[in-house]
Amino acid sequence: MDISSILQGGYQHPTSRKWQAKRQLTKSMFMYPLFITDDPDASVDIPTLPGQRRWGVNKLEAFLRPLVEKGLESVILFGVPFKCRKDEVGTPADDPDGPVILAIKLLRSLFPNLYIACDVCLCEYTSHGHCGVLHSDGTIDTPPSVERIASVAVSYAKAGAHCVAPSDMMDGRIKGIKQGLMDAGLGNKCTLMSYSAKFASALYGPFRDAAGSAPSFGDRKCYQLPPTAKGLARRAITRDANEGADIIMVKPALPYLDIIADAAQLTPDHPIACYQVSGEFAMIHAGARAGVYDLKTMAFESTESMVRAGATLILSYFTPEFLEWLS
Ligand SMILES: NCc1[nH]cc(CCC(=O)O)c1CC(=O)O
Ligand SMILES: [Zn+2]
Ligand SMILES: [Zn+2]
Repeated sequence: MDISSILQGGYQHPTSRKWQAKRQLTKSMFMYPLFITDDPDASVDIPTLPGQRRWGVNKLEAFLRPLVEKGLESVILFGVPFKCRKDEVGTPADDPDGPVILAIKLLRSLFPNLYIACDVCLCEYTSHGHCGVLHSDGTIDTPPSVERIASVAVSYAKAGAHCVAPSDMMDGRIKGIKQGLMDAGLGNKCTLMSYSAKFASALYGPFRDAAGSAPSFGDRKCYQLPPTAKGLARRAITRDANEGADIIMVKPALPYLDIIADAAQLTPDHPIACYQVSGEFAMIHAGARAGVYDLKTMAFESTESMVRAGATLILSYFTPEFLEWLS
């Protein structure tokens, strides 16, 4: 055989196989999504998300302490209100006694080194379940949406969030939030992570169950990106970087590896995050249960692929497992 045909000499040993990676998975790459509900003593199983629960603030310390000891460095909080009165503009989103703001304050005091991000959106708090404020005909009204989302983000930052992460996909919200943070004197104290390329995906189903955030009519196709829209995704990434995003996110992750690679190329000087969403996690579990593959092997293959595509940060429900697996 010709010398130029031989590749296998380079990866015969587990150690030389590792050297084939440009970058390896590390514990600090994982950000753990947490659902915080408004019953302070809740610990409620979420049937479509294996192993995940809705937590009341009183349960957070016992759940998180062992994870922090294993190396958990960051979490992202999602509010799951049941008791509040939802309205047209999502008033409960920044209720000072609401679960997100209480959890931010509590986690800041319990775990001084834990990085606390907050998802910012209105859909969990609006009566119609959409991510913005609507015109009377049910279409998105962009200026008041941006204004409301920016004020929610500023409330979370004031409560002590290290990072605010708007997932609403309203045009101009990155600029609006950055300006709001600057006006509040927090512009250089709080990271702005943009869900820049968020696609209208079938993979959010378990999340919408968990968070009670399914729209009451219509869908999100006028503000989340069409799955085919590589060009729009690239434009959104560039726009959000120009508007002041500190981190660019792609969501979902595995079906959109090309967009992660595009983000890494378009904004090479920003951290690139990707969200292995609820449906991806549920799908990996379902496949393992069906005997298609081994769960751990597939969890590694999926997230290593994200890193290979260019991700520096992965939001994943597998975070607790990876803290074990990477120990
Ligand atoms: N704006 C809400 C939001 N923030 C994060 C997710 C999805 C996360 C997941 O599926 O794990 C969603 C769902 C949606 O847009 O319907
Ligand atoms: Zn939303
Ligand atoms: Zn209008």
